[in-house]
Amino acid sequence: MRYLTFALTKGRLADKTLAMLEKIGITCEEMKDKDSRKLIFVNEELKLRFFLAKGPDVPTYVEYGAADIGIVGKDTILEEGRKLYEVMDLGFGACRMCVCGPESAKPLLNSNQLIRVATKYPNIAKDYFYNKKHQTVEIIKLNGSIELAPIVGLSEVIVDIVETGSTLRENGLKVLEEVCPLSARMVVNQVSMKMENERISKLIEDLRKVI
Ligand SMILES: Nc1ncnc2c1ncn2[C@@H]1O[C@H](COP(=O)(O)OP(=O)(O)OP(=O)(O)O)[C@@H](O)[C@H]1O
Ligand SMILES: O=P(O)(O)OC[C@H]1O[C@H](OP(=O)(O)OP(=O)(O)O)[C@H](O)[C@@H]1O
Repeated sequence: MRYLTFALTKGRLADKTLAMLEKIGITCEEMKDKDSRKLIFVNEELKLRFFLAKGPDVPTYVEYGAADIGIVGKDTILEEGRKLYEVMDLGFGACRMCVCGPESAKPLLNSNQLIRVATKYPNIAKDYFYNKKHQTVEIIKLNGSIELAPIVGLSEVIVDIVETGSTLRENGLKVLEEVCPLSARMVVNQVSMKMENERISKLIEDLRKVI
C-alpha cells in the first residue's frame, strides 16, 4: 500500500486539525513536539505521511499531487484558485471575510468613486468588487496588520478576516460589508480522488461522524 500524504496548515488551524484526526484514530505523536524542526511525519501502521506548510502553499502541494489531501482555510482556497476538489467543510476555523473601515467610509462603497482597498487577499477582493459589486477599485496588497491601512491613510477600506471583531474594535473600525463566511476545508488532489478513492472516501465518511 502506498502512503497517503496530508498537507496541513501551520499556525491557527494546526491544533484543531490534529485533534480532529485524532478523533478518528489517526495520530502522529511526533508532530506534537513544538520544539522539533522536523518537517515530515509518518504513521507506518496506517501508511500515512503528514507535513505542515504555510496556508497558501497547501493548495499548491495538493494540485501538484505532492500531497493527496490538504486541510486549509476557505479563504486560502479562494485566493489561490488551484485545481483541486474541495470535499468537506470541517467546521473549525470559522470566521468571515469582510470589507471593513471607519464608519465614514460606508458611503464610498455605494458610489462610483475609485477607492483604495488594502488586503492580503487581492484575488478575493478583486472578485468581490469587480464581479459582484461592479465597482472599480485600486487594490493594494499587504502581508499583515491590514487594519493599519485605513488608520494611516493608505486606503479607504480593507478586505480582511474578522473572527471575534476585537482587532476592528480596538482600532476604531467596523464591518461595512460581508464578503463570505469561511472555515477550514478538506481538499483532495484530482488524480488521488480516483486512484485512492476507497481510502479517501472512508476517511471522509469517518470524519463526517465526528464533526
Ligand atoms: N482570526 C483569524 N485570523 C486569521 N485567520 C483565521 C482566523 N480565524 C480563523 N482563521 C483561519 O486560519 C487560517 C490562517 O491561519 P494562520 O495562523 O496561518 O494565519 P495567518 O495570519 O494567515 O498566517 P501568518 O501569521 O503566517 O501570516 C486562515 O486561512 C483562516 O482560514
Ligand atoms: O476578529 P479578530 O478575532 O480580531 O481576528 C481578526 C484578525 O486576525 C487576523 O490577523 P492575524 O492575527 O493573523 O495577524 P496579521 O494581521 O499579522 O495577519 C486577521 O487578519 C485580523 O486582523
